Amino acid sequence: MSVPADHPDRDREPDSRETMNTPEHDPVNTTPDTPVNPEPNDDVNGRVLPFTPRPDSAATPDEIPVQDRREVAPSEVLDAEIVDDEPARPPVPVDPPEVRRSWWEAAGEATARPLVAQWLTSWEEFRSRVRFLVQYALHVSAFHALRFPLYLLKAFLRSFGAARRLAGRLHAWVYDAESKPVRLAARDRADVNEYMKLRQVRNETVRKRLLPVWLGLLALAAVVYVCLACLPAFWNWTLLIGAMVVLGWWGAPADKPVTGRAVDLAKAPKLTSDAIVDALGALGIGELNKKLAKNPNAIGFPSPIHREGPGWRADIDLPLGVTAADVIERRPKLASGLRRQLGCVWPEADPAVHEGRLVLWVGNRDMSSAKQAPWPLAKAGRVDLFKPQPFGTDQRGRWVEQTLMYVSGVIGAIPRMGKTVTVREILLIAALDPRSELHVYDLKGTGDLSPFEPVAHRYGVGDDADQIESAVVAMREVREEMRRRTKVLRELPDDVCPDSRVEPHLVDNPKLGLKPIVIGVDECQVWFEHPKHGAELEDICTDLVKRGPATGIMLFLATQRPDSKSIPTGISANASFRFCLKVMGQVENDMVLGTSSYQAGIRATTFAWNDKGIGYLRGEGSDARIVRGVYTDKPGAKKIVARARAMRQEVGNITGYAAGQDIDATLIRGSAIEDAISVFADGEDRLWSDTLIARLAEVRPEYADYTPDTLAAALKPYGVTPKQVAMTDVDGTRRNRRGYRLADLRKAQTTHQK
Ligand SMILES: Nc1ncnc2c1ncn2[C@@H]1O[C@H](COP(=O)(O)OP(=O)(O)OP(=O)(O)O)[C@@H](O)[C@H]1O
Repeated sequence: MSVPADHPDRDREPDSRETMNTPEHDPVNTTPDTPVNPEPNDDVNGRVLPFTPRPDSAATPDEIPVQDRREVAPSEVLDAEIVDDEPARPPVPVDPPEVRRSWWEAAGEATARPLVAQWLTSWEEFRSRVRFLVQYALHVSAFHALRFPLYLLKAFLRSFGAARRLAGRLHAWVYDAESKPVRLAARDRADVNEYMKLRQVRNETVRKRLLPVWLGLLALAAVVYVCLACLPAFWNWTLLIGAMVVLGWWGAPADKPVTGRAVDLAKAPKLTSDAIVDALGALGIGELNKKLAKNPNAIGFPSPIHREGPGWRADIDLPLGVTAADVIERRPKLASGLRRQLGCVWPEADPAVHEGRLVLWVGNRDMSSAKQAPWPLAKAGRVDLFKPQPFGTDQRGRWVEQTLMYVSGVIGAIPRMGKTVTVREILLIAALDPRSELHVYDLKGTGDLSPFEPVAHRYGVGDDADQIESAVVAMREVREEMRRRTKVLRELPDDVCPDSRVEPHLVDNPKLGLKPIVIGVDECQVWFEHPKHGAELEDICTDLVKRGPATGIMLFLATQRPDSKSIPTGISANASFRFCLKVMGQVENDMVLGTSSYQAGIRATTFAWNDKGIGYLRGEGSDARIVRGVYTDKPGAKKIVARARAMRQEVGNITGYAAGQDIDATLIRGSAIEDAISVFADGEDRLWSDTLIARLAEVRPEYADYTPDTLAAALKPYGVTPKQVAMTDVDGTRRNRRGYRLADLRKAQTTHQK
């Protein structure tokens, strides 16, 4: 950079405060004494500026760059001048001096490890361990007891071989077979002295060893003699066979034991830091590989890899610039790098620490095939919806609890991953609280939710017009009920209802009518995409998702197409319970789990096809967790519902559909006579039946299947019948055909209303 010769500042002495942070000046990291180009080229306007290495590449402390603090106005920057011979300034370190933290400070930030082992503090884990040990002991005992006679026979038959091997070993010991190769080597070298010395030692050894063997044989002979002389033949045979069995048992070769193996242990290899670094290096993350190439220790392990539940846990600090999400999205590659099944490898982010912290849990067994502990509610128990209930198990097999009160939820996944099973589970939990009211909608129509018929207040199955209409009427009722409840809550004194929401003591007051209402809708997109009632249902559901939970109305929607049409944004944005099983893309993922979840590394796209029932669960205010829901088949669900019905009968809470009082779907329709009158255009006083049906079908699709006869049947209850009416055809011909006069219809309507 040059400064024009006529510039007023051309010859001005530089201010020492002006020398930093501009490319025109000594740049940061510059010491004028060490130019890279020792012969400055004066032909160019300016000088090549010397520089020192970056701080991290400095060889000595003197090379550490210096930097002046200063404020440079933009005008000053433009007018600045390059100065070569600036007097040396005292260096100012850029990096702050290292502060040694006291022991006290370091300890203050440390995380205390649990005093008692985790399996001792978790009743569930303790029980599962004890259960395992008992089951293991019983199985091993039964296995060997069953085969014991076979073992005896095997040992007896093997005793001959064992005796031969024992004799061979004894012989080798007595005659010092061990030293034979040395003696032979001395002989081959013709080293007479050495050979004679070795022979002498060997002969002495043999002499010493023969004595106890002879004595032992004599003792054995004496025992045999005494037995033959004193014991009856039966006992002699028994002792002989027993001795042979013992010999055959203990003398069996190590690779061919007499007993079989009661369990096949699939020993999971230990997770090591080397294996993790290798696996991470094989993921193809450019930034990570670059850092690893420079520094093999670029991946940090802030705490030792340790066992956690049935697997290993490693806390990993990824190199700078690499996020946990980068690794999570490559889960299959990571599993390959670790040489484990996909279902064993569970990388998770820990944003509470920082974006580069990865928590890797590697299970001994594939999560989808590992046996899940029995659901505590399956056999017994009563639910209080206000309290957390076991919803599923995490990778370590521990129960994850979820409170269903005050939440509304969405469940999303591609087909066949476990949505219906999840809705069924939620409804089962709700059914076991006898105070609750269940509204069950199986819009897939396969009867997956039919076990709830005995307890459901409202039950709908399939997407027939009748079913949808009933649902609309029922949902309108629910919205009205929500409005009533808001008024009830509003009018309650503050000390009775301090949080303006339904509390357990308010539910227990039957006068208030505030029992929890749980609505489960499987394949909810059928509702929202309905050409006629979709908008209304969406409106009601959005209102319920937003205002329902506080009034004790909880709506759970499941869909296999989590897009804005299937789960309108008003619903997905306000749901506080989210369970996302496998989905195919970021949009669906974020639709169910909330905006930016994918970016934060919460990716249900990484689940495998056989991860049935496994999903990310995001409960109210909690971080997303990987959870495997509870699978209850239809017969199992029926048994639980039978229990629930018994409890409900006790408290007198069998209502609606379960009590045989179904919804009146005709409430939604205008009567046939009203519809027929409404399709007459201004000035028309008669219509043929065909024309009337065509117009009715435009207004309501259910009239599309009508024929003149069905229309006549529909209007008959109003006392009106078709007549021959004369009208002009489209081709101008006057014809007489079956039809209705407007005056007749109006008269029939008036008579009917009276
Ligand atoms: N928690 C679970 N544990 C084990 N297996 C499960 C679990 N949940 C679901 N499955 C298995 O997945 C299968 C499919 O489940 P489900 O019918 O709930 O899927 P879906 O997503 O509702 O399918 P669709 O989209 O066809 O309705 C079940 O039959 C069951 O075998």
